[in-house]
Amino acid sequence: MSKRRYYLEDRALDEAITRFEATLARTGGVHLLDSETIPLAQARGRITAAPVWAARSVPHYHAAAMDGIAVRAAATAGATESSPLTLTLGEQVVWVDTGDPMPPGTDAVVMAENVQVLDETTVAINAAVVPWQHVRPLGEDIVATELIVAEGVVLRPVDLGAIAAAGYATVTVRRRPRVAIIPTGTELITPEAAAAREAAGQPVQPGEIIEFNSLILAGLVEEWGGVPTRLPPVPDRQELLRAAVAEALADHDVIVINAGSSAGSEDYTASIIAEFGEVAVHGVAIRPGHPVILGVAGGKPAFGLPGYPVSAVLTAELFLRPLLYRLQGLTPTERPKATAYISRKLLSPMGEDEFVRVTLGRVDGRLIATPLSRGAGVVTSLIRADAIAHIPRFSEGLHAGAEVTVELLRPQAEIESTIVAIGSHDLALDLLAGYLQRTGAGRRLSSANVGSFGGLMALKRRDAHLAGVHLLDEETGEYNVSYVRRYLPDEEIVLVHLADREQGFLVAPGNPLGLRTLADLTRSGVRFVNRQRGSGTRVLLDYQLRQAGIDPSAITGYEREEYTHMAVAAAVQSGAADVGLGIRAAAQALGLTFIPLFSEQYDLAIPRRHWESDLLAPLRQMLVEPAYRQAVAALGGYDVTRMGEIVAVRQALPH
Ligand SMILES: Nc1nc2c(c(=O)[nH]1)N[C@H]1C(S)=C(S)[C@@H](COP(=O)(O)OP(=O)(O)OC[C@H]3O[C@@H](n4cnc5c(N)ncnc54)[C@H](O)[C@@H]3O)O[C@H]1N2
Ligand code: MOO
Repeated sequence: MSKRRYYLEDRALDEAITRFEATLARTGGVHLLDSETIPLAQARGRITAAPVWAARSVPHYHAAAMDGIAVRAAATAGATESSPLTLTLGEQVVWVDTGDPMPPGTDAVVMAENVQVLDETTVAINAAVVPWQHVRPLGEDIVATELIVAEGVVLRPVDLGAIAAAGYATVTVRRRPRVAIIPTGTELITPEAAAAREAAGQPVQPGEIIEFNSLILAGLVEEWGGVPTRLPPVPDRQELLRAAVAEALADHDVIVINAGSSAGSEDYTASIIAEFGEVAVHGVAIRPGHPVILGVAGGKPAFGLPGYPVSAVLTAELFLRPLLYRLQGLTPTERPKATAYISRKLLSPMGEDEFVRVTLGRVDGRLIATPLSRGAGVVTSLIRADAIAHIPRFSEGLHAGAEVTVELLRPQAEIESTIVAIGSHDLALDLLAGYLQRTGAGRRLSSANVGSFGGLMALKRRDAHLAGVHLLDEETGEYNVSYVRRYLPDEEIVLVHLADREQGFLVAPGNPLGLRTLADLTRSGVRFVNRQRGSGTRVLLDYQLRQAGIDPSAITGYEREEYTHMAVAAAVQSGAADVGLGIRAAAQALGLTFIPLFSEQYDLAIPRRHWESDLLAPLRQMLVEPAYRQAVAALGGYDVTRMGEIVAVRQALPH
């Protein structure tokens, strides 16, 4: 057994592809798959392996195209409404129904509407017809020998119908590539095993991971025309991985090993591929997806996709998708592209092609792209993404407002009807998104969480339609109004009240440390977790600390900042901190105890031109709907009695 050790390379994307292709060509790893003949009813979406020539004509006889009487056109000359013509039923004047063969000697049909029955044998017609009028001549649709569909066509429902009409019950299509997906990792447990364990009261332990990448990869393979096989997760043992690959090679066209691609002590993917063939590339200058492996095993294309889900998806799209298309004789279609403006600064490492998930929305005519989490393990960033922004190699990134080309993951129309919320996050906003969907008005709410100040700045840059804000004026005790005046002096802003929310301590269940007041935060041994500067919760905390005469430096953990209520709750739940300030809903979501301390006002700041726009009409409606109001109240910790009230309309200051 070879003990070769592979070190990660850093090949440019295009070079990696060239190298992989050269290896495939040399080892014969890519050839058009063979064909199979299948019933038409099973052939939708399959790809024709040969042209289909019509075996028969359609219609295969001259057919009446209307209900009426078949006639010789010449015999109807002169018939009009004012001077009808009497005809005697016989061999050349015959009643026919739509689709009937035309009787010999007839060449046109007078529609029943223009025929009056006089008696058993005579009719009067009040319209003349010309030859072939209301007749479908033989071969009108299809002439025998004509081409119905070419080779390499993805069969649509209409294609299947036409092929049947042209005389076939089956069609010869390309065999679908069979793709083995082999998840590896001792830590992996199947979703089914995890569910069974949770049900039996044996929860998934730290270090154990629910195996879900294979579900994603299998779905993608299906979308790309392949037939996936999800093998059970293989523990990190070289001989087990070897056995799994050997088994998979027996009846698959492509091998995909997922994880074990990087430099860890138990990363065997590259060495196993090398054992069965060769590794063409191990390490591409892309992010995410850097440790991807491209090679050949048993004469078949073999991939080692990185374990992190986003990396796995991205590398599958970059390398596996084109290969599956080639095996089927297809050219991959490109996703539609658009030009957008990035809403925040985005640093990107020089020397790597980076692919950043973004949300999109059109604000004041400009398409605004807001970057989502860049973590390779954050699979939800792929759920929320509207597009992928490609930051090319040799670029250090983008400054806020820079133009960027994005590849769309959703239809443009959906993006155009997106309401963009940037600001302080609140669960009530997440709920609002769902309620907006339900109206059927086709509005989406995309919300990015950058804190209340960040939201006002986004409005200033015209990057959002609305901002969730809860900023306390420390002098007046009033919420939001003075901040809007100060930070958006040139905008006419409508402040709409969403809810009053309780703010309080999030602590471990039962409040074991007995924390009740802000002063308790300074007790020794109490570890606090803070919110980021610029967040409304932070402003509230600082204000209340000052009121109470408490020095922040006396609080352990004051410098530790999280960006969301849920992140604070998670820090407390995990035991990384004892207490944080946040909303009740976050405590409830993670089963923590909530100690209410303050009430704060959460409003939506909306430039008047957006507030009054068509786009926001369903949102205006929703804020006065009892259903939404009740749903927010049910979250707990919200007072919704003033929901939808206009708190203030800030006029733009005169210039
Ligand atoms: N010293 C280095 N460490 C790492 C490097 C490196 O270059 N040097 N690269 C990092 C990058 S970038 C990536 S991407 C990952 C790729 O690692 P592996 O392909 O070896 O994957 P694992 O470490 O086994 O897993 C990573 C992560 O993903 C989870 N995972 C794996 N498979 C699945 C699955 N089927 N379903 C769900 N989740 C899965 C796994 O549990 C880990 O949490 O390596 C970095 N490290
Ligand atoms: O290259 Mo890795 O895929 O970024 O996390």
